[in-house]
Amino acid sequence: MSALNLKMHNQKPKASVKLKVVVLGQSYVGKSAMVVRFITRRFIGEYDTRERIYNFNTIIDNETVNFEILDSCGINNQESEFLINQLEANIRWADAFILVYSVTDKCSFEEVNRLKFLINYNKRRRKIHKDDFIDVPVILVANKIDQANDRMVSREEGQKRCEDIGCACFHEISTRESIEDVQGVFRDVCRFWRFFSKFPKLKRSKSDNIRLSMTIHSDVEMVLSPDKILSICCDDRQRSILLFGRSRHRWNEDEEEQDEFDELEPSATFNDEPFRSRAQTDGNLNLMRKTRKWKIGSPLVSPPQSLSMYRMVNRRNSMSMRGHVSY
Ligand SMILES: Nc1nc2c(ncn2[C@@H]2O[C@H](COP(=O)(O)OP(=O)(O)OP(=O)(O)O)[C@@H](O)[C@H]2O)c(=O)[nH]1
Repeated sequence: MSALNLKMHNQKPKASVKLKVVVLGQSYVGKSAMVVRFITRRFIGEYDTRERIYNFNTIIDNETVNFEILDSCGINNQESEFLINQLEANIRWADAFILVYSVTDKCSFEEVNRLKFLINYNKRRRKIHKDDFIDVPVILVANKIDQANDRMVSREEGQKRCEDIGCACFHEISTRESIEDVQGVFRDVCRFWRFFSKFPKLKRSKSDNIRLSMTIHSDVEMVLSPDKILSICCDDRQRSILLFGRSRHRWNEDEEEQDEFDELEPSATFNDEPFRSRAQTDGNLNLMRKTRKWKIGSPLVSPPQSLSMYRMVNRRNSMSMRGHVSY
């Protein structure tokens, strides 16, 4: 071992950091496969479709990272209001996001538009400078590139979509073929989160007394260790044993956070059409492309009347981080 390697080897990891990540995407794009691959290094082939949280510690850039990874179940536009509410609750819970589509499925590629819209809607930006804001980190992942003959979405289209919808960076991967691909995704989530978290949360004004309170994971929440995951994937009987019971978490949006747009005048009003129906998946998300910000009243507090409280005001482009970081 060289002197340098020896020195690095002997370095103690820095204090640990907690990072809550949600993996989002249409059904069957490989979300569970990716999470299980990251934690166990194994590609199993078939996976349980239920939503669950995995707890996993690893070291990234000499820092211990305590991942809580929520492997969400893919839903589509036709799903019930309840599931969409749950999806939004999941989004609010997370610090950072992995948005997955399959290169063999054009629909899953369109679905990322809607999901990014929901992320923008539910998560606040942070202020990096006077009028400049930074989006919560979202890594766009194109999976299943090993299925070259079935490819329906090119790398260029993926890269362009990443820029269009303002994701932090783009990865094309094969969960099946490459553990390094998968590790690269989680490493970047962590790095972009570290960068993002340096900027302060915005303060909520006293006058803004709308509390965003919602239930997350109202169905079943499981926190699993890596060595239990393989057995769950392989053995149906174990699944029920490993359900740690039903838990309902109340989550109140951090009072210290504030809509950065309180001081601004509303420049437009909305009709009462539910916003989700405006979140099209046709690749023409004008609302998303136009840089706007939202005054949010929780659709879950008193739906759908609270929708009329939304205000939309102009804002400047936020800074976004694109392309791969080099190390
Ligand atoms: N060829 C190939 N197949 C993959 C890859 N990743 C996942 N799969 C397969 O795709 C299928 C769906 O994978 P899942 O991980 O269950 O997909 P999911 O997105 O979690 O699906 P839901 O739980 O329904 O939301 C499984 O048969 C996997 O084996 C990949 O990189 N290449």
